Amino acid sequence: MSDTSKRQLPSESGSLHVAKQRKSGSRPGSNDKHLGNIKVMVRVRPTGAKDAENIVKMPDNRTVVLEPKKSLSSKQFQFDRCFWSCNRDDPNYASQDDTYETLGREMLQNLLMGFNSCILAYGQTGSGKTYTMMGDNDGLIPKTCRELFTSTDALFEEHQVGVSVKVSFFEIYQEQVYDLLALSNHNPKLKIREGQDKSPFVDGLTHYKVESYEEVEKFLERGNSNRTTASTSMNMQSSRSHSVFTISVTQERFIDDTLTKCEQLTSHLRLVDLAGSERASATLGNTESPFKGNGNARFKEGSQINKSLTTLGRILTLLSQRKEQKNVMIPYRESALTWILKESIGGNSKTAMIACISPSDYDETLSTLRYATVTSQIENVASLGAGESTRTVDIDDVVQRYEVEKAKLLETLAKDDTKRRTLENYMRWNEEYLLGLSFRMKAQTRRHLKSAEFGDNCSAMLEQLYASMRRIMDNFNEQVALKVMEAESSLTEMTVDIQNGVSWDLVEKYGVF
Ligand SMILES: Nc1ncnc2c1ncn2[C@@H]1O[C@H](COP(=O)(O)OP(=O)(O)OP(=O)(O)O)[C@@H](O)[C@H]1O
Repeated sequence: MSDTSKRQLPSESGSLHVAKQRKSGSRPGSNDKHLGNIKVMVRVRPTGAKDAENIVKMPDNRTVVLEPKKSLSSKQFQFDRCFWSCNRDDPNYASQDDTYETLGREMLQNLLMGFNSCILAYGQTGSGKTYTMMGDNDGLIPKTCRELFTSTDALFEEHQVGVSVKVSFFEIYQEQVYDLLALSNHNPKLKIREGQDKSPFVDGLTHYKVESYEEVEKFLERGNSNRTTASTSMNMQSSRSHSVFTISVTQERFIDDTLTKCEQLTSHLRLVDLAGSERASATLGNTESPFKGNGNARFKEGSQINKSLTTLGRILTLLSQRKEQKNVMIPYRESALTWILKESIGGNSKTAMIACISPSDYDETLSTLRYATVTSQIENVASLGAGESTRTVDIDDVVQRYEVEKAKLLETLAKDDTKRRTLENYMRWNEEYLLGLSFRMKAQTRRHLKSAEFGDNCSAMLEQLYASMRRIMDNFNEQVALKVMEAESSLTEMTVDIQNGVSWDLVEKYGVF
């Protein structure tokens, strides 16, 4: 018998970023729908000292698993791509660059096009999930972040699209969500809630605005060192939790000549490193795959060890059968992981799974590949410009509303003591307002510099530039004008401070009231 899923997904390469897409007539809100199955790729890690015979082969982009001691018995699988990383000296060795070029780059393009996207790393302990996602600063996460900043610079230079980037990092351990970027004086235990549009989010999770890879790197270091790990007999640094690193990108560009109306598009890329999958089968009390046979078998519910993984397995099976069985209730809310990944698995997202396997563990490798087969049958519909991801912002309107809001907040604060929510509201307004202004200033500067490049009278240009910047600043009070000039650094600092704990010292420090 052979498990074979022969499916070719449409190629999605090409110039995809949102600026080009919009120029060709497609606008946010037009609800472009992209149908596509979850992409599945397999990667086999190097053979280690503890590995017995190598039972995995990858001829012609197929994955063949040989039954130990029965050389003629094998199982075959076909996915979108196989990465052979068994032996570094092998000419076919799939490096970190190869996984990025094949998977990471495309996901980054999706993100910049405005699609929500997700990569899930699945596999048993020690099969190479963390190596693939994080590596030694060369995994999918660091490489994607590095290239993101190169792309955002190009978007501004070539298309005057301003991009702001935020990152967050959390883990799910024993059904509890922990903020991996929270500092020690902050309670990191968080709850999942649903927004008005019914999409789940982690309430109180810190999101940091980042402007360079170096900044991201610091957060990755902090997050990784906070991650729950423990040694097991299989892997000395075994992750017992699922980690989710999210890159949120907001793109904006002016849609009028007076630089007043700004169009914004927000999208997220989730990079998920799941806990070792053998924990799921261990909860069954045996090593049988839940997907063995016709694929209908289900994980037992109520696993105390890793409810999230068992629920994920059940949900993947249900989703893969969605075409035949319409109106099936998908129990996303039964575990923290599946609830938070609701859109990524079977919803509005371009999603890929990288199934990591060991070269010598027959049962676990088969289990992973069957899991991957089920996943590859799931169809997602990714929409561009759906829900609250796009909006048009009138900067003058924001400024006006800001002034009203600020007056209200001042009144509340004059009457009351420290109010976290009040300050948070203030920060939200402040940030939106200043981001809009700084982007407007950048766009204005850019226009003038562009003309200057054509060899016009430079000093006249500079004067003009000065005058236009002054005009923008003159519209606002002195404090705000100063803030505009230092918007980028001060906003990051203020956000970090607010997230680290609100105190009246902040009010004094920034003198914003
Ligand atoms: N493709 C690869 N090339 C080189 N080394 C690898 C590769 N994949 C995994 N390794 C090495 O194998 C070991 C186990 O990998 P890793 O920690 O990434 O596994 P894991 O699946 O994340 O395990 P866990 O679920 O326990 O966290 C590490 O020492 C890692 O460096």
